[in-house]
Amino acid sequence: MRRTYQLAGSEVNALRGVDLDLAPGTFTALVGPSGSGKSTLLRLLACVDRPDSGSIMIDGTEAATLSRRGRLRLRRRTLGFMFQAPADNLLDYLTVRQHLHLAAQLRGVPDGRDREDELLELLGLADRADRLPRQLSGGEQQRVGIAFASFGSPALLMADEPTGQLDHGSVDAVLDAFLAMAEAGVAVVAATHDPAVARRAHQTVRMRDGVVEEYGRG
Ligand SMILES: Nc1ncnc2c1ncn2[C@@H]1O[C@H](COP(=O)(O)OP(=O)(O)OP(=O)(O)O)[C@@H](O)[C@H]1O
Repeated sequence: MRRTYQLAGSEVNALRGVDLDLAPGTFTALVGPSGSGKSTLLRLLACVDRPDSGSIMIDGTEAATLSRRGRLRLRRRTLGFMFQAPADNLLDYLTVRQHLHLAAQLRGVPDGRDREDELLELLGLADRADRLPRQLSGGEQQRVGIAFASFGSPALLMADEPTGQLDHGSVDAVLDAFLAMAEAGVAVVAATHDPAVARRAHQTVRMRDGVVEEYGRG
């Protein structure tokens, strides 16, 4: 896929022909220098932007040519997205469990205590279900972000610098959570400058100047 931005009369070739396969059950680290196109690529995968040309197949649906409404539906049903700051992924007045109720509502899937408990257990949050975000550590908040983005099993979970604001111990717990989601069959991709993320990913995709420079195995 290709994506060019128009800026003050000139063109910025943010993506110059990227070909990428994010398989179910795989945790991919998207790495590369600042400005190499990682966030642009995530925005296309998240269906908040469209490529100028190319194809984006998500769970059997061609997303590149969908209408705004179609992309919104696809986003709700099959995609999860996480931002760098834990607080940006959560609502400060909802408990952990209430976040899962909201996720179920937004995604149009049934909630239910068993499904919630299973996911919270998987992410190491079983005894945090009734807490508000401010009663959690940064790493715990980020794992609630993963739970919120993952409830109802999206095909693809995306994260932009998910460990950028976490201390060492929390980073490991968040990476455990990504690997657990991958094991449950989700394709997980995280854009990152953090070598700890790349070390534990199944696959590393290194970008430079809007192209994939190298694929690596984690
Ligand atoms: N809205 C925009 N308008 C014009 N140029 C843009 C826009 N967004 C990004 N760019 C440019 O596109 C290129 C790719 O940017 P992108 O944000 O995708 O890189 P990145 O790899 O995510 O960088 P970082 O690691 O710093 O987040 C850069 O040259 C950037 O300046």
